[in-house]
This record gives sequence, structure tokens and C-alpha cells, in this order.
Amino acid sequence: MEKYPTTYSQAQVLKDLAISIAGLYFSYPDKANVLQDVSLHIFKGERVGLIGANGAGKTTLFLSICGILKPNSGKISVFDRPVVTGEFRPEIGLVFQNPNDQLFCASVWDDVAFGPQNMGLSASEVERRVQEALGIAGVADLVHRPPHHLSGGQKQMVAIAGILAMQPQLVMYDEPSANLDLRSRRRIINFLQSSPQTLLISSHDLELILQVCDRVILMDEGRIIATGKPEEIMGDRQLMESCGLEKPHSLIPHFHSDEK
Ligand SMILES: Nc1ncnc2c1ncn2[C@@H]1O[C@H](COP(=O)(O)OP(=O)(O)OP(=O)(O)O)[C@@H](O)[C@H]1O
Repeated sequence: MEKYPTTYSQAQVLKDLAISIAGLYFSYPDKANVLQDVSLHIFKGERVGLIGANGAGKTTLFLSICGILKPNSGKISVFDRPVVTGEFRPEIGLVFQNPNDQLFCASVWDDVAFGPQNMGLSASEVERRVQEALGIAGVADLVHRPPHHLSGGQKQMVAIAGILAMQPQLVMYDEPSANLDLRSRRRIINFLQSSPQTLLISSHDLELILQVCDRVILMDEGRIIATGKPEEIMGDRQLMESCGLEKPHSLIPHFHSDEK
């Protein structure tokens, strides 16, 4: 159960942090204590999985980190700059659980260009970013299609391209494999494994977390319960069950997953 390296000087730690949260509390008007005393550090380049039962507060935490929700109290900094509610920070990307919440334009090109256009970039730079992001997400051939005509897996990759076009340094993925078939799921796992950004990934797909993340944060009822190596946290049956989760099959001795 690690925190951050103790050999670092304070200044070095701040420089190397992607996310720093201290004493965060959040309540919705009709649902109190959704986040309770959440404190965490995520370093640049880390790939961190966020796990927890339904309603644990994972999405609420994401929306707080990207400045969509205003915390009741506590501090959030991303890349050593305080998060201000409502401020547009293109370096912070959030891929929503449902791509339909993110795609609303008449064409894939328009959707992927939306972010860069709002950053005030020139038309040629917008075009360059759209082509680059579609290429990275592997959906360049869909550029002229209407997003609402695409399959779930295609929509997911277009939604990701829309975020990548803003060249974020931190990308949060909320349930990236939800509703994907086996091939699309494998594709997103490969994609995440090769992503250079700092990643924070919320998922009930614990095998995906095991394959992609180098650290995991376990939440329950708005609180952080544990953080550490994915095999260590998810392999602790008692801990997992106390938070309403199961130990993943691949961590059960003698269970042979055919996934590599
Ligand atoms: N807009 C809202 N208004 C009121 N309550 C909300 C709202 N959004 C979420 N909640 C409540 O806040 C709690 C945390 O929800 P949240 O979506 O953050 O959890 P989660 O861990 O992402 O869950 P899941 O795994 O099901 O996606 C739940 O009890 C939920 O009912």
C-alpha cells in the first residue's frame, strides 16, 4: 500500500504529480456524502485503476477532477494548478461512460474538431489534430460518417479521438469497456496499454484494470479504502468482498484464463 516515494524532495513531488487531492467532500442536493475525505496522489505517467461497487463515487470523482462539479470542501490540483470549477482545461480529458453523451455533431469530423476549435486553434491546426486523433484511435475511415450511425465500439473510439484531439496530458476513462464486444474490448485494452498519457480508469472490468494499470485505488461509499499494486489489492478476497467486489478470476490460483 504505497503512497509516494519518500526519497523525493517536496518540490520534486509537486513537479511530478499529475493529480493531487486533499480532503475532498462532495454531496449532490439530493444525495449527501457522495465523496468523503478523499485524498490521493497520482504521478505523471502512472496508469491508475479506480474500482468500487456501483454508487461508490467514481464518476463523481472524475467530474470533480475535471472541474464539472464543485466540491463542498477540499483541494484538487492537476499538474500543480488548482482545478477551478467551470474552467476549460484541455490538458485534462474525460471520456464519458456513454459515448452518446459526448457525440452530438452531424459528422465524426465535426465532433472530433469541436474541442480543438474551442481552444481557438487555426483551421489548419484543427484539421491536423482531427486527422492525427482519428489515426491514433484507428477510426480515420469514419471521418465523414454521422456518429449516430456508428456501432457502440466505433462511437467509443470516436469519443476517445475527440478527447485526444485536445492533446490532453491526463485522460480519465469512465468504464471504457462497457457495452463492448470481445474484439472491441481487446482493442481498447491494447489502445490503453500503448497510451502515453497519465491514465485514471474507472471500471468494473477488473481484468482490464489488471492488464492496463500499474496501481489501483479501491473506493467504497465515497471513501478511498486502499491503494496499491493491482494484484495486491484485487487479490485480497476479504478486502474486495468488504467493498462489494469479487476477486478477479485470473487471480484465483489454478484458474486458467485464456487471455494473455
Ligand atoms: N446527478 C446526481 N444527483 C444526485 N445523486 C447522484 C447524481 N449522480 C450520482 N448520484 C449518486 O451519487 C452516488 C455516486 O454515484 P457515482 O455515479 O459517482 O458512482 P459510481 O461509482 O460511478 O457508480 P457506477 O459504478 O454505478 O457507475 C450514487 O449514490 C448516485 O446515486
